Amino acid sequence: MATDTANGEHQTTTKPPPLPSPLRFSKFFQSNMRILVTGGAGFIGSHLVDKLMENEKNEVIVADNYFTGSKDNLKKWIGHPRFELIRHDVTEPLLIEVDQIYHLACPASPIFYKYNPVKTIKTNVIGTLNMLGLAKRVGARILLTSTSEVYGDPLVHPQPESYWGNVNPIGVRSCYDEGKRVAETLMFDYHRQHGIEIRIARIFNTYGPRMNIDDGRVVSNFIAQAIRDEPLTVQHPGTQTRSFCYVSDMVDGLIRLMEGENTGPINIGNPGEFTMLELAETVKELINPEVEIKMVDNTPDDPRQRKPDITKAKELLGWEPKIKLRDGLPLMEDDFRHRLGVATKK
Ligand SMILES: NC(=O)c1ccc[n+]([C@@H]2O[C@H](COP(=O)([O-])OP(=O)(O)OC[C@H]3O[C@@H](n4cnc5c(N)ncnc54)[C@H](O)[C@@H]3O)[C@@H](O)[C@H]2O)c1
Ligand SMILES: O=C(O)[C@H]1O[C@H](OP(=O)(O)OP(=O)(O)OC[C@H]2O[C@@H](n3ccc(=O)[nH]c3=O)[C@H](O)[C@@H]2O)[C@H](O)[C@@H](O)[C@@H]1O
Repeated sequence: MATDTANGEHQTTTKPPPLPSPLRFSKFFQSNMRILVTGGAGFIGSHLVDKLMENEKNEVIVADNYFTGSKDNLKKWIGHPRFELIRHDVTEPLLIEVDQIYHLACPASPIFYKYNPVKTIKTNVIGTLNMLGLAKRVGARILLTSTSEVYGDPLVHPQPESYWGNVNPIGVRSCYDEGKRVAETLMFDYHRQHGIEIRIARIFNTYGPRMNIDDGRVVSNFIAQAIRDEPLTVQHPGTQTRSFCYVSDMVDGLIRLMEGENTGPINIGNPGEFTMLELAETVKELINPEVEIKMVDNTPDDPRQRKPDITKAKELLGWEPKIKLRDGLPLMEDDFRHRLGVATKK
């Protein structure tokens, strides 16, 4: 079996993947594709569930501990015959029968992943081990949502998958950055050693409806602040950059990666790059031209620049983002206004 590596080399695994469930080959068994989404009650996970549920051949099981996610994000599916929701922490083993695993479970916002860093590491390492063990037992294909944070404070710009990164191993962000790096290592070790079918997405900053209002990430902060007439808090120096991907584009990329033939890692993100001051100015212009922009202290190890090189995603998945920041922000504003109960100013 030929596979891609981050360096574009091809490696050959000696082991064939474990066989899928015999039910897959049963003539009389009208089986649906059983898909587990860990972290499916969260922001990206719940949008992924919506998309997967559109296909009547899919049966979706969500496992989530509700640390940052909520049942509310899945309320339209609760009680649906093809949907099941399990309160489960991925640091504990999970014994179920599935054909595909989208493994998203992990707090993603810096304020949440730094809140209990030991738990964040456990979620990334033990959680990923448990999901790989499940994939091995039932012969399922598994996709990990890794992150652009594996590139740390990158010295190469934009970041291609072949870049190994510049990560502080002992900093306050390391529980997440290094946790995801170990998770990627585990994925490749299970692939080489046990023939597991793996997919790794390196996700770059994603935004959209259903982000927690007090999530602490920059787009949700600025939108909530603009709606509440509070100053937009730009963290020093304000020249640091990010590239923002709308959530429907992200979900499309993740499903293409799962369904395609490439292990990855593959960057999935929008290459449109903005400084945080530019983002604040854009939110101000689109949502509340009266609002003040205020400079505040930054947190340690904040990456100074970030922009995905998406050549691989274009070539291997036929994927590129469609929604520009200026079109995505108003969609998120509508959702935030609805949840905050604040109507648009006339
Ligand atoms: N949103 C982004 O910009 C971004 C960027 C890069 C990578 N990612 C990755 O995508 C995934 C989803 O991110 P998101 O933005 O939707 O975050 P989110 O916080 O909204 O969702 C994470 C979900 O995982 C659940 N969870 C956390 N720890 C768990 C555990 N131990 N057991 C079971 N469930 C657990 C949470 O309750 C939540 O529902 C994460 O793996 C994250 O690292 C997101
Ligand atoms: O895309 C990724 O790979 C990672 O990106 C984010 O991490 P980060 O980029 O630090 O996200 P934010 O907390 O939204 O910060 C982005 C930038 O905005 C700045 N910021 C944040 C919040 C704020 O109120 N003001 C502000 O200027 C921060 O200093 C930082 O430079 C996510 O939180 C991670 O889940 C994800 O894995």
